[in-house]
Amino acid sequence: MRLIIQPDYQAISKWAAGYVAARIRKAQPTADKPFVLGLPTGSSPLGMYKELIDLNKKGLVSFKNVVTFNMDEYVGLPQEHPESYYSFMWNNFFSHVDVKRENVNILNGNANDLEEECANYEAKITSYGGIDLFLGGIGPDGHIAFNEPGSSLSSRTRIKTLTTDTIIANSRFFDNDVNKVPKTSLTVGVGTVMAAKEVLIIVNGHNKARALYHAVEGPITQMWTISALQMHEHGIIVCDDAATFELKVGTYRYFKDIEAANLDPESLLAD
Ligand SMILES: N[C@@H]1[C@@H](O)[C@H](O)[C@@H](COP(=O)(O)O)O[C@@H]1O
Repeated sequence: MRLIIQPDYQAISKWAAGYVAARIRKAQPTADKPFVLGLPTGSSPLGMYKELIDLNKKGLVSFKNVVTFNMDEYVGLPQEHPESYYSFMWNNFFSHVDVKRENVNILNGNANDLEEECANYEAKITSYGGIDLFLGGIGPDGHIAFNEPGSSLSSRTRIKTLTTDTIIANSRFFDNDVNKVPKTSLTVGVGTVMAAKEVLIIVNGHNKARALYHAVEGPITQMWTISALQMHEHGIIVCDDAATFELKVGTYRYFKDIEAANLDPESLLAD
């Protein structure tokens, strides 16, 4: 695993956006051989989306031949609801870049047959030869997508019940009313994310420090589903200083040292 430690949120957003843009550029995607990108919602990736929009407007990256698969969606929330992940993605990213509508894939939490919806989603990912780069954030309890503690580390796209902790955390988007937060979701599995060729996770803020500790220094366990990243061949976490507070000083210094030459986002787009 690589751990890229940046001073603050703006720096991690720039670094993550630079990494994504560099990956897409290097792949030289075409309509027949698109780049396949897995995408998250949440506040963690918001800054990166802003930076990617900026890079797109400057002509430094194009999403014309990029196919996207979102991680998760609430069950039963109308698509047009401002807090649906569908709305989040169109409002914060897709509407501002040159992605093609038909290349955007988001789980439909209002499908008649939710199990079939999940199976079709996995099949569609497979039909593209898998995900090239899966981006993600994590919850304070270390969950990835909606894979709450106890989720199988080889799980695939399915229906998941949200924990009370996550419902409380997400109630900030629903007038601070836990009763308005959907209780179930559709989510890609930990196994779906880990099957991607590369995984890049954004972690920021003090409230994620415990989760980052479990991701980097803890054992691999279903109780901190992000810890599965330790088994990935190409897993990267980009975090800010605030999120490192539970890491050992030695761990912090080690990653600062070995990544010293790779911290500048400008250099990612140099070629
Ligand atoms: N399903 C999402 C996750 O994909 C996200 O990583 C997490 C953290 O969100 P935030 O980035 O807002 O802290 O929230 C939700 O539970």
